[in-house]
Amino acid sequence: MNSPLKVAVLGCGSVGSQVVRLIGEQADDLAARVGAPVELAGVAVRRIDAPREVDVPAELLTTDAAGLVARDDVDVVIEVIGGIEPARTLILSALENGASVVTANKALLAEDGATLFEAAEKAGRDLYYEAAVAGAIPILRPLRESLAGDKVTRVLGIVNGTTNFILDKMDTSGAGFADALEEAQALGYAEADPTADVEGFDAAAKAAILASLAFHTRVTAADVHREGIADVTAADVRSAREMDSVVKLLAIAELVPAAGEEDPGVSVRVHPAMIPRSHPLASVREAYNAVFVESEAAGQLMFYGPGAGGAPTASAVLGDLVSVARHHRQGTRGVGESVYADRAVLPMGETRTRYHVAIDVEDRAGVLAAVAHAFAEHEVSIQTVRQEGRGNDAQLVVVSHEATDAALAATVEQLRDMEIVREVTSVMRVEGTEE
Ligand SMILES: NC(=O)C1=CN([C@@H]2O[C@H](COP(=O)(O)OP(=O)(O)OC[C@H]3O[C@@H](n4cnc5c(N)ncnc54)[C@H](OP(=O)(O)O)[C@@H]3O)[C@@H](O)[C@H]2O)C=CC1
Ligand SMILES: N[C@@H](CC=O)C(=O)O
Repeated sequence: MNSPLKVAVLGCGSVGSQVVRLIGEQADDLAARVGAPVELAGVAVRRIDAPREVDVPAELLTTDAAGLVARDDVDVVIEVIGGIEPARTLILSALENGASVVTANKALLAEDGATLFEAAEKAGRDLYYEAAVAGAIPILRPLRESLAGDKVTRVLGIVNGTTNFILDKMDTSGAGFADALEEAQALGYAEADPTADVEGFDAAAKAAILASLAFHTRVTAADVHREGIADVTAADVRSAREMDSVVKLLAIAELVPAAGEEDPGVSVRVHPAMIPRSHPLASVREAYNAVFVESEAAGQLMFYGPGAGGAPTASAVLGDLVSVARHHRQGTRGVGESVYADRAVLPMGETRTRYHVAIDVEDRAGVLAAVAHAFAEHEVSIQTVRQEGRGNDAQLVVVSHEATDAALAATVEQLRDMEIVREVTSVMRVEGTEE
């Protein structure tokens, strides 16, 4: 047998503890697959005495992550600390020291992936990160390798388990946002501070990573239009149900024509949207994730599975570990990033979307014509309009055809100022086929 391959694990929380467990439990299989025993060199944490979900031999635990990464005998570094610093410095120093790196850190990759990929290239080492998007679901390798000969035109996904759980609860039990969030926290899906999930930061980071790989360009989290789900009301969810639709937090990345450019640009956005119940993404329940990919030759592909949690995420980390360990042993590198296009990012206002708008109106003659006029003034055409209720309960529900997001938003502003409009009760983008 070849000499052991030494692995340093940085972080031993939800994901790190499961990585350490699997490295121990699957030692024989890992050795057979890699062609050498895979051994822990050390496990870096912040608090040495904190309770752990896994038994780590005391001599392996350290609070000196920088010292562990600098050791000559470390072949692979697994970074599962999260956040920007010290994770970035630790990854850069691991690569400089000749180690290959596996990380699940979407926040760092979406903020400063370019620096990390450059360092990996310069060092001639691997930097793998399958776990950074959609947990256990293999989606980055298919985009980078299996679809490398095709032209991906659109990626549409549910990439945040916590928000999908909350929206699913609101749909199935009629719960309000706050109650559904409390349940997600009680079940351990949402963190004590759920801001990154609920406000869409987590999904935006994943959208940037997906768009970069799918369209061979650099998209950072700052390029992604982001809206979270904190403002989604029980009325929005009810409205969706009445249209035989569901509300989902979607990450959407697509190639779009770029003004004055021959090459297409990209639109990358995260926002809640209504999708028809017949759409494959509508059946993604609880904390599951799914990513729908459209490409020119393959057509439509869907990737589905657990998108969060220690063990599912550790499964993706271990898959990367086996790949980089094999390359490390052979002195080779795997398939790296293929970034050759410099694509313009379309502002959200210029992106073409559709709106569903529910409006409480005065019950009098001419209301429908006045509302239709407001849409027409902004050159937005109406696909369907439905009048419901009478007297004080009179309501119009309008679904638009595609228009720029700026025109749709301006229409809603105008509706809010109209005398005959008592209240705009629900505004939601609509995704899925336009009938
Ligand atoms: N949880 C999930 O479902 C998923 C997580 N990820 C990503 O995986 C990564 C890890 O997430 P998760 O396991 O949930 O995070 P946790 O907060 O559960 O764990 C973080 C770990 O990092 C350690 N740590 C923090 N700061 C330092 C430091 N300066 N030096 C050494 N160790 C440190 C902590 O130590 P201590 O225990 O002593 O406090 C802890 O063990 C993140 O990038 C996250 O985005 C990706 C997909 C899914
Ligand atoms: N908080 C994230 C965890 C995985 O990335 C989620 O809920 O999806």
